[in-house]
Amino acid sequence: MGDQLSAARDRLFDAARKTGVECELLETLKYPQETLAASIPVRMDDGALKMVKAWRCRYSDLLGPTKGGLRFHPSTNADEVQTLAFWMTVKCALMQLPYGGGKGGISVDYKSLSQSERERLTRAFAERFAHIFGPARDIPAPDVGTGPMEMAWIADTIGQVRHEHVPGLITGKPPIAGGLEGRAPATGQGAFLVLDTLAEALGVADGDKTIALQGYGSGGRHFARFAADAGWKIIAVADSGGTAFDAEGLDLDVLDKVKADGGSVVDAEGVESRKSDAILSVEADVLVPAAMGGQITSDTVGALSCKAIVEIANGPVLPEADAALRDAGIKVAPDILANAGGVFVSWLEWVVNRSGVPMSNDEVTKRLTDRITARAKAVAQKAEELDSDMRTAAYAVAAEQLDKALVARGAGSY
Ligand SMILES: NC(=O)c1ccc[n+]([C@@H]2O[C@H](COP(=O)([O-])OP(=O)(O)OC[C@H]3O[C@@H](n4cnc5c(N)ncnc54)[C@H](O)[C@@H]3O)[C@@H](O)[C@H]2O)c1
Repeated sequence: MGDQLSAARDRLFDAARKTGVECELLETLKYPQETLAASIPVRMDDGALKMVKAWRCRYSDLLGPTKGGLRFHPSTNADEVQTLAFWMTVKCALMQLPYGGGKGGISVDYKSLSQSERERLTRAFAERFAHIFGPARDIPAPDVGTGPMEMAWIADTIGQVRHEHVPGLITGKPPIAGGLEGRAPATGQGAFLVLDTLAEALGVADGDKTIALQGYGSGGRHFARFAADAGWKIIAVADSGGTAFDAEGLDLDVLDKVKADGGSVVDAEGVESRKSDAILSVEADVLVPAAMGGQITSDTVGALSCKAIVEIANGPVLPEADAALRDAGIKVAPDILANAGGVFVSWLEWVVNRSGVPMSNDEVTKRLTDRITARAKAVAQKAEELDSDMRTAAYAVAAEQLDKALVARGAGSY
């Protein structure tokens, strides 16, 4: 078992013990249910053959078919994929979705590939894992490096393999291919709703309403828009090229244009440019990590200058930093709650695909708002009950849900 997974698991186990769930649950979730590893050949544009490593982990299907994204990134490895699949298990339980947790990934510098290399690689990945994916078994979605285009290629490839149209086997598709308009903004929208609902508990209801945002991809970009529309000031945004800063608030239209042209946020006119990791020490009410995991460690926590953290990224705070954050009085809205808008709307997409009954965008927004607001309040209430931080409370609520499923279903043959 990798270090990252075992640290993630300990966080759940500590919280579960506080809330008194059956110890059989902890035994059941000790290891991933199954992880498939493959090496995939890709033909590059210059004719060369390249092998890449890929994984798909189905961590637990206690609550239903496994659900979770696909990450195409050079640092992806088996430990990371299994940890992300574990977090999906906990997140789906917290959100009261009928899903278990899964995750997949390819270790590849996907950004550096041409469009046709990307398509060949994604389709080869889909063929290799086609026997696992299915609407009642394992349902992938986008994560870092992937988006609607990759989801459509995967649905199309598996449709060809199976000689049937099965849109419910993957979510985050473009609307024309069976997706929902509301899926693309859902993660950022959900994170904003969590901030809005928990502002008081996070200690930022009466501040200057300033935000520093790390990562301006599909999660971060939409979050920034919802927050700015509600009167928050986005004073700093970082991407892998650097940090753009403006104390008066950044112009999101300008940032969007620069990103659409393939540039970095620091290329935007009139912004003060800083190094990429400078984002962590920007003085702001709320820091929103929306890039990669492991950004806030026991070494970097001292440099933070925020009152609260809203985690759009998965695992941006290492467990070793939890105590230091508590001591510094920095409250955290944890990833399994703050970034759960995406998987919630993925569930709506799956419901629409499987039932054949359409759903309006207004209905999607209403359902997302109702569910994530209710789950955020449940976490805040549990934090009061346990006298704990919100991460512990969120894990405790999820553990109770998983425990109910285990008691109802039984642990299997023994
Ligand atoms: N997309 C979703 O629906 C979704 C759902 C739940 C969780 N998440 C999590 O949110 C995070 C971001 O996912 P995404 O889908 O927005 O990815 P993305 O690939 O669309 O965007 C990632 C962004 O992070 C930036 N970045 C990368 N390294 C950086 C660094 N060192 N410093 C600053 N910026 C950096 C990139 O430049 C890019 O702007 C991931 O942790 C992912 O697991 C995403």
